[in-house]
Amino acid sequence: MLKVGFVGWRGMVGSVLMHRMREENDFAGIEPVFFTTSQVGQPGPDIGVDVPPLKDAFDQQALKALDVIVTCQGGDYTEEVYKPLRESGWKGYWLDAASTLRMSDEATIVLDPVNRHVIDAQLAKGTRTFAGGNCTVSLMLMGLGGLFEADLIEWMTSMTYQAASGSGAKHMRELLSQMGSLRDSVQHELDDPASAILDIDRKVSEAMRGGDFPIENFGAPLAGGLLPWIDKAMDNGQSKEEWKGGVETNKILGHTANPIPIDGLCVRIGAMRSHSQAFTIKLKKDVPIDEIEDRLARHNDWVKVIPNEKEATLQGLTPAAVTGTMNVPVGRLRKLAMGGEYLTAFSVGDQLLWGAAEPLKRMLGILREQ
Ligand SMILES: NC(=O)C1=CN([C@@H]2O[C@H](COP(=O)(O)OP(=O)(O)OC[C@H]3O[C@@H](n4cnc5c(N)ncnc54)[C@H](OP(=O)(O)O)[C@@H]3O)[C@@H](O)[C@H]2O)C=CC1
Ligand SMILES: N[C@@H](CC(=O)OP(=O)(O)O)C(=O)O
Repeated sequence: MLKVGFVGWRGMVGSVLMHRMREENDFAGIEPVFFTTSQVGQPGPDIGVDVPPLKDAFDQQALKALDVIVTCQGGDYTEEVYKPLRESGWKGYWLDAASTLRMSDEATIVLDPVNRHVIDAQLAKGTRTFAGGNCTVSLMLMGLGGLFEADLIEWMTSMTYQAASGSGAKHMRELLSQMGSLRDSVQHELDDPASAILDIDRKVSEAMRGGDFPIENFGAPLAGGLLPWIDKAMDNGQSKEEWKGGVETNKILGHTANPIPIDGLCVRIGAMRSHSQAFTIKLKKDVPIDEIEDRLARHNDWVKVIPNEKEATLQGLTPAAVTGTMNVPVGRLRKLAMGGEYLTAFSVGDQLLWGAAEPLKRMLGILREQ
């Protein structure tokens, strides 16, 4: 029975992972051990069976006793613990939600509905380090997998509409505080149907720009607006989130020799935990829309093709419809005015499920089957 250590299980991504594992009875058949960086000795999570008290996540001896380590603790933890553990001779499997190791040669990025062949080949070669992909990238590939599988994409742009959760729990709270603060600033006027909308708008703008507006985490107002920059700056003008779109996608697909050009702009919007993306896709040939829809729909069990109609789009292709579900709807599918090889599409997905926890959960399942 695999002895599996969980680090970061009580964080946002880790909690979603725990929930999904309980839901699908994934703790059966493994011996789980729970770790912490701050609560050593306290009780572990409720997984339906007794678990020993929490162990120290920095205790190399305790970590070395494990067959698998699953960490959702974040990049700083990986930086501190992974290298010394490997250098000590530990040969277990390391599964990581953080981006730290993704692009290193020793790591494979996991998204098995899309790259099971890559995962299997790497396992056969003895790879023991696996990382979940960037949420935007994983959700894009779950939505458009059928086009990549058929090698139909010459190049692509992704313009994103990313939820607050991608920045972490404090940011989700701050988004709601900002929303509440805006509403409070015009409560009196909203209660009066005769009040002038331009007065309401002026007061809202004043509140957003005021010194009391809660922007400690985002650094700028998000509620009622958007933030067109996510993560650090790269040297070439891309944000790091935009850079990941190209490099991670090609690594996941195993396209090292002839990478598909993928680039775009990443934008934070006031959604809670579902990321949306609008794509412009240059196809290698003029493929009819019904064939495209068919390929997309057949690629995996979670992608849902939404007809390019207003009612269906508003019902099925929004963060409100998708959050908390495993579905990755893709819609607004049509050819652009530039010609038959130019396709547009829009997708939405829960960034804590397929975007973070689910690929790791499934990779643990693959290891359990070995
Ligand atoms: N957020 C996202 O969308 C994504 C995140 N990731 C990766 O996952 C990592 C973890 O992200 P995320 O889950 O958002 O991080 P969190 O901040 O929610 O959790 C990280 C750790 O903080 C500690 N912690 C301190 N106080 C609390 C508290 N009140 N409640 C829960 N945990 C607390 C816990 O460690 P301890 O028990 O040791 O104290 C926990 O494991 C990220 O750094 C990133 O690398 C990957 C994909 C998407
Ligand atoms: N950067 C993503 C979330 C995330 O954690 O990404 P990564 O796992 O690549 O660091 C976002 O802000 O929406």
